[in-house]
Amino acid sequence: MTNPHIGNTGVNFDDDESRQCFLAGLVIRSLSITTSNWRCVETLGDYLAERNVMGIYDVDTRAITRRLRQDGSLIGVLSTEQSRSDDELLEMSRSWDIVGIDLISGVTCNAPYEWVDETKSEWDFNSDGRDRDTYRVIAYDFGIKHNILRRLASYGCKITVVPSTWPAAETLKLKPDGVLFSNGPGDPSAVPYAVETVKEILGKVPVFGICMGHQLLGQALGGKTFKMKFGHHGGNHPVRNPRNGRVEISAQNHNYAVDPASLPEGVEVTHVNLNDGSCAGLAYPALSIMSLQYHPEASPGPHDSDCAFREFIELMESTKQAA
Ligand SMILES: NC(=O)CC[C@H](N)C(=O)O
Repeated sequence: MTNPHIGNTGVNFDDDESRQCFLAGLVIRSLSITTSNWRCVETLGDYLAERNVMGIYDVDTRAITRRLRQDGSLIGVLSTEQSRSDDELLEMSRSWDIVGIDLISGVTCNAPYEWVDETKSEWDFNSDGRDRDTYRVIAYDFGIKHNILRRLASYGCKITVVPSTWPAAETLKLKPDGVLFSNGPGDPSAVPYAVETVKEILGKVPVFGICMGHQLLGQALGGKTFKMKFGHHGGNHPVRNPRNGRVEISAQNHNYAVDPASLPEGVEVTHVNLNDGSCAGLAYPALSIMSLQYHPEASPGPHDSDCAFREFIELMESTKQAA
């Protein structure tokens, strides 16, 4: 965390975004000695300890940030074994790499399930279609955030979540109105089976890709993804939609990006990250495809991009009408 003061709001389980905390470790400057929030049910320290997640505080995170700003992303090691020498720790960091590793298989669900929204309606700031179940959506879980499912349900979707290896043919058999490819950790080039699934679904039903889902769509369309010098992490990334000039402040969390120059003709770049000009969204209207590199579901983050879910609904609706 680059913010120096962490833990003052504590933790509440309504904000859980996954069935489990998949964090490998947390590094912070200063751990708040007290929590102060009306929703807080547990301190950050207890939350991590109960889940056996390593956390370390009193670290000069500013120094780390400045180093990363100069050199780009680097591998780090967290260890409780004080007997290890600096050379050993360096060796450990060199023997690990995020590129080429399938991190999705460790976080996807084991079997399909129906999404049942247990979030209280007070957290649903826009519930146009809640309880209507107008659109049947299959959501591929590459590490899906629950708020994507909450937002789709809010707009009237009945959702079945399926594991990352779920065959495209099984999905198409269910005759969904749309398919969502979720966010997920790691290198999109390390999961060719997922790209194959996306390829088999493209053009058959409207699809929406978010983050990892966007990168897999980019590859399925014939494009290339690459690892960025600096990943985008945080709740304040400006993106511009060149089609209408609108700027959204968005929540982002990714280390890879689609190279727009590698995409075939007909694919439009619908969003551009204003910090570094990278590709933040794609559309291929001929095949009813839309995707975003960032998180329209926020959680946490600003709600500027919630309209993307409405756009997906409109894509499904117009395809239904045309059928
Ligand atoms: N949030 C995500 O889906 C991350 C996307 C991808 N795994 C990346 O790191 O770039």
